Amino acid sequence: AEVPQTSLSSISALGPHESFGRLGPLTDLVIERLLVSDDVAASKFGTDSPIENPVREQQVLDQVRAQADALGLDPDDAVAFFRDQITASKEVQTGLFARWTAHPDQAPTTRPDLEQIRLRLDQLTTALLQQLAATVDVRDKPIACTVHLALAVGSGTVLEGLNTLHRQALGTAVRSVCTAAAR
Ligand SMILES: C=C(O[C@@H]1C=C(C(=O)O)C=C[C@H]1O)C(=O)O
Repeated sequence: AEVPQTSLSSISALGPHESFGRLGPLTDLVIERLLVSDDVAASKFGTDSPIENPVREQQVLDQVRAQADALGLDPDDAVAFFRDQITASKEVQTGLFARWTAHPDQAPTTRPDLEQIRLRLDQLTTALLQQLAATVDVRDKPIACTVHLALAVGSGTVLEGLNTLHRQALGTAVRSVCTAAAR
């Protein structure tokens, strides 16, 4: 799977995990974005920065809309997919804030720089859009898509060792993968 060097291997010392099937590369990027959300949460926890930042969300969605067209994607479908990515990121952040508040010993001891993290998220935006474009044919076929998505999510969950919080967020993040192309 052609997962950009900057995404998977930079966040995880284990490197790319390569979820199975035609939707494996897309799913790897979705998982990568969820794992970056841990860094986002660590950058905000104990500061005045709220989990939800509507101005930044609009910037992300504007970028998506601008790039989607050039890739031949329906901009509304691409935006819908990224709304799910943002919702999933906030689910992860909310879950981690709750855990760290209840168990301060588990809270991060260093605070990564949010601006740096957002640059990485911007790279993931481009990579995710490229994978959406590369998978239109399979995402257009509901049964094949459902099978490939289950395979990719199942293998990705195991390979990345996702916990309950991240598994639930992954469910949110992929909920429109098989419908976004079918219009
Ligand atoms: C990731 C962040 O947290 C939230 C989630 C966002 C996202 O998933 O892109 C954008 C803005 C915030 O509502 C952030 O603040 O950058």
